[in-house]
Amino acid sequence: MTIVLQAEGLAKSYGRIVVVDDLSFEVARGECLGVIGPNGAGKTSLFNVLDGGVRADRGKIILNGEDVTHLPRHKRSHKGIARAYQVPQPFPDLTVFENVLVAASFAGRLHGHAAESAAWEVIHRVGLQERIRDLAGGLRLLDRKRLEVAKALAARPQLLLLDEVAGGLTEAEVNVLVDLVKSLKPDFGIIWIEHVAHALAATADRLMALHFGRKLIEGTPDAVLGSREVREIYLGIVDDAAA
Ligand SMILES: Nc1ncnc2c1ncn2[C@@H]1O[C@H](COP(=O)(O)OP(=O)(O)OP(=O)(O)O)[C@@H](O)[C@H]1O
Repeated sequence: MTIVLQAEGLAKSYGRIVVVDDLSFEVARGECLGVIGPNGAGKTSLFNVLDGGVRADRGKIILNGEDVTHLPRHKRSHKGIARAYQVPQPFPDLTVFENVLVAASFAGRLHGHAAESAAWEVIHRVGLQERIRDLAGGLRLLDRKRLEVAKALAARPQLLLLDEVAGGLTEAEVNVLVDLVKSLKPDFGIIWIEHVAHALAATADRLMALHFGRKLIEGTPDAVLGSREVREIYLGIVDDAAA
């Protein structure tokens, strides 16, 4: 098992608000770690710290054995961290192909024919081949989510950060996305933040539940989703002082 990411004691605060609190975890290639937690638990902040959008106050981020903690976001991208954002923001007046080509050229640092064939390959991989000449601005939500994943893949990552890519989709569409993420698993380490718990249960090898930036519990999806702490927090009846 190749460890892609090791996070050790990560912490981030804004003034007195602790948003990431002493988080340690690992992700291996071929593995999907699901991250759950109520609104404001620090999930997006964790991704910001991992991808370099925000500097951690403390802790280490080791990518493929290399310490990337002090690298800026674009260098972490070149080292292999890519993120699919919660709200896809493609260039609406460019086609699907052109959008992915931009990602392959800039984030993936490919040129000419290599960039074009990489774009073509990831567009097929996410199932967008029939939309390849369509303008991104006219895509339905599922296809915008697929495009967001394709852009992340075009960066040629080792670690794929998926931020609520199932949000807003119908059940049938969520299933399409679950199949897509499962098909990607063998080639990457994946961290998937998601509120759609059954999508994670179907896909993730482990879940990590966050609460006030802290790791509440980590384990198999069944163990985490069935745990008293997680059910209490999702039902909103937890005593904050005890959490
Ligand atoms: N730049 C910032 N300055 C101050 N506080 C911030 C900043 N960014 C995030 N926060 C605070 O950090 C906490 C965690 O927010 P974050 O967006 O990481 O949570 P989340 O788990 O992703 O929530 P959601 O599920 O709603 O997306 C919140 O209390 C938020 O208000």
